Amino acid sequence: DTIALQHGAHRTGNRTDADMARWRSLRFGQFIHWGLYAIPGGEWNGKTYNGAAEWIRSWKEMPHEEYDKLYRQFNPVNFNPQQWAAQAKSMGAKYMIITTKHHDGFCLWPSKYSKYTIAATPWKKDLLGPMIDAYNKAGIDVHLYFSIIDWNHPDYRASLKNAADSAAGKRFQLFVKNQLAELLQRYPTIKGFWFDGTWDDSWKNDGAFSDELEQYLQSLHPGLVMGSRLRADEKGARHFDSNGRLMGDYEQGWERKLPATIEDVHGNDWEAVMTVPENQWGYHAKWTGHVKTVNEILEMLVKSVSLNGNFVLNFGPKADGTFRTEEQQLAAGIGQWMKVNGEAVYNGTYAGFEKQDWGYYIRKAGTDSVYMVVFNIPVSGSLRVKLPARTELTGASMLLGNTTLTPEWIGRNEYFLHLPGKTTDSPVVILLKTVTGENKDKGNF
Ligand SMILES: C[C@@H]1N[C@@H](c2cn(-c3ccccc3)nn2)[C@H](O)[C@@H]1O
Repeated sequence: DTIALQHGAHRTGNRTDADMARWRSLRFGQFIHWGLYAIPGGEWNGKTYNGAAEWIRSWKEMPHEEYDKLYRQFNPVNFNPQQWAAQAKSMGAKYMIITTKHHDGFCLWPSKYSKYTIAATPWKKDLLGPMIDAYNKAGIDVHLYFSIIDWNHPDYRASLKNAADSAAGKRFQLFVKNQLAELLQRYPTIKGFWFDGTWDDSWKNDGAFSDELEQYLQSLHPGLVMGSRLRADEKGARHFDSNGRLMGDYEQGWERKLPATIEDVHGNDWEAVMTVPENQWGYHAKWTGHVKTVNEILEMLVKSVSLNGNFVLNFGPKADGTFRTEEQQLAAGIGQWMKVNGEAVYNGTYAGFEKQDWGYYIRKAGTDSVYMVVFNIPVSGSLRVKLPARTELTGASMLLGNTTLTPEWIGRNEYFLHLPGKTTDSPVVILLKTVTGENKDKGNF
C-alpha cells in the first residue's frame, strides 16, 4: 500500500504530450560545461588538481578568494557560437544542454539578481543568447543546466541549523525562483531545465518548495521538460518518491553510467550523461586515464537508445571559447557514423527482442522497422537473429552501401545473417523487415 504524499510524483507512467515525445525522439544530445573553472583548467600554482576541473574551487590548494577573482580575466575572445552549433550539428546531436550556472555560482548570462555574472567580466556580453540562437538556427534544441548549489551566494546553506539559516534559506529560494523565471523570460525557445546540486539537506528537506517550483516553472512555460533530480518529496526522497514513483519527466540519475538491462529503467523515460575522460566535465588541461573512443561512445549511445533512453555526451570548452582537439576529433568521428546510421538512433526505442551477444536491437518508434547495431561479429561471421514468437524476417539490408543480406532460416523464429566480412572498423547497422504473423513451420515447441 502506498504512503499518502503531498509532494511525491504527481503522475504514474511517462508523459505522453508532444513536447515529451519530441525530447524522446531526439535521443542524442551534447552537454557543454563552460565557466570560470576553464581558466585554471585543473591546474594552479604549478600543481595539478586530480578532481573534476569544475570542482577546483573546493581544492585545498585553491584559495576561495583566488577562484572568486577569476571572473576578472574571463574573456572568451575565440567564442564562436555558430561554429559550436555547426560542430554539434555535424556530430548528429539534436539537443544541447548548457551550464547557465554551475556550483560556483558564476552566471553565463547578465542576471539582474546577481553581480557574479558575465556582465562583470572583460567580455561583458551575454553568452547564452547567441549560443541558444545559433543552436536553434542549426535545428538543435537547447536545455539549460542550472545548479541549485551556489558557493558564491551569501545566503546558500547546505543545511539549516538555526533561525538565521532558515531566513537565509528563504531568501535563497526566492533568488533561485527569480533566476529561473528570468532565464525563461530571456530565452523563451529553451525546451527544458537540467537541475543539479540538489543533494544538500537544505534542499532535500524542503520537498514542498521543489514541488511548487517545478509547478511554477511549468506554469510559466507549459511543456517544459525537467528530469528527476530537481525534486524531493516531503520525506526527503529524491528521484523516486517514498512510494518508489519517479518524480519529474525522466530519470536523471544516469550520470557517467548506463543501465544494464531494460528492467533497470522500470519503464520510465531516462537520460544518461557521459564524460569523455573518466570524470571531467569542465575543461582540464591534463586529461589522465582512459579517454573514450568514437566506437566506445557509439556503443553507449546505441545501448541507451536500445533501452529507451537518451544519451548526452559532454564537451568542456577552453576559457578562450575553443574546443580541445580530442573533442573536435570525437565530434567528427561520431558525425561520420551518424551521417550513414543516424536513422537507427533518432526515434529509436526498445525493440522488445531478446538481447543478443552481437549487439543491440532498436525499433523505429511505432513501426515494424527494427535495426540491428552490430558491435561484436562472431568468429563464425554469422549473426543469429532471434525474433519474438510468430515474427517472420522478410528482408535485411546493411545501411552502409545499402547491401542486401539474404536471411538463412534456421527454424521457428530464428535466422542467420551472413556478413560479407568478419572485420569492421565501425558498428554495422542492419535494417530488418519483419512481419508478425505465423512462423513457417507453425511448430509448437
Ligand atoms: C553533471 C555533473 N554533476 C556535477 C556533480 C556531480 N557530483 C557528485 C557529488 C558527489 C558524488 C558524486 C557526484 N557533484 N557535482 C558535475 O560537476 C557535473 O556538473
